[in-house]
Amino acid sequence: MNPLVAPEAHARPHRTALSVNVNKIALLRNTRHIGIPDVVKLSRQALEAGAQGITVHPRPDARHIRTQDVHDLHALMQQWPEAEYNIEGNPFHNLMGFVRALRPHQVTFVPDSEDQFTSDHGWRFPEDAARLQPLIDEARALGVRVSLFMDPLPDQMAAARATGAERVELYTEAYASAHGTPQGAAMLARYTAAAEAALAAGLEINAGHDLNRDNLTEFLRAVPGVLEVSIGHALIADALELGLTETIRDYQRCIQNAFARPA
Ligand SMILES: CC(=O)[C@@H](O)[C@H](O)COP(=O)(O)O
Ligand SMILES: NCC(=O)COP(=O)(O)O
Repeated sequence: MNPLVAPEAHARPHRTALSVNVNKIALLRNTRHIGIPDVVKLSRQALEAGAQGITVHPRPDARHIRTQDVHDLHALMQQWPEAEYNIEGNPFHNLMGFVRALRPHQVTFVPDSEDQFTSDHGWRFPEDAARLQPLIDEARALGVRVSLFMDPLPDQMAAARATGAERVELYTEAYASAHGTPQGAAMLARYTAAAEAALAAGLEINAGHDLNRDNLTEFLRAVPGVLEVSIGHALIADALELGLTETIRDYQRCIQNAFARPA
């Protein structure tokens, strides 16, 4: 255990907030022009079900979340003062326009390329510090919390904090893919060490990417101080699976009704 980290951080005085990433709802919606599934309606449903936040990652190619979605979800979030709106993206592409226009609770800076398949790495320090600095300053001056997407590298955390960012989001793909393998425990220990270094540097901690119902509990038990997990891909896939049986029954009812004798 890192001696610079207060034991309370391991005592888990908080409960981690679940921010639902709705990118994949928009991805499905975008394959037709009839507005279903409805991103705002399902985000409201997620909040009503107990999610504490909504996350979007409006990529420059608008393959899933579009500009209008970001604005519509901002309007929805005004009705949920206890929930947080987290907008992710590259501040050197399209992200800062949303920050300036909407001032969400949190913005997560992610170093993706314009056509990135999905996020696959965090920022690097000292290399990225100078160019990030003015954008972090600007977002914070607008009252927006800044979180930096980071690989689980303990020696990067002090430099991340030196930029003025309040949080880091630990990129959890490496944990998720090692989970359940012989390398799983060692990989998890890297996240624990990174979180301890972040806490020692005065950073708060988020985590996300490929978290799911199989790997989430173990992660949160081992990694101290995680205030928010953002989960999208697996959660939306689970929602399809868990909702499929009832949906099939409902369609069968519709078919049955067509053949029922009128009363
Ligand atoms: C920043 C991050 O962790 C990503 O998980 C991202 O938000 C997901 O993006 P896609 O839904 O486009 O894969
Ligand atoms: N920041 C990570 C996120 O929002 C969702 O990632 P994933 O669960 O879709 O992999």
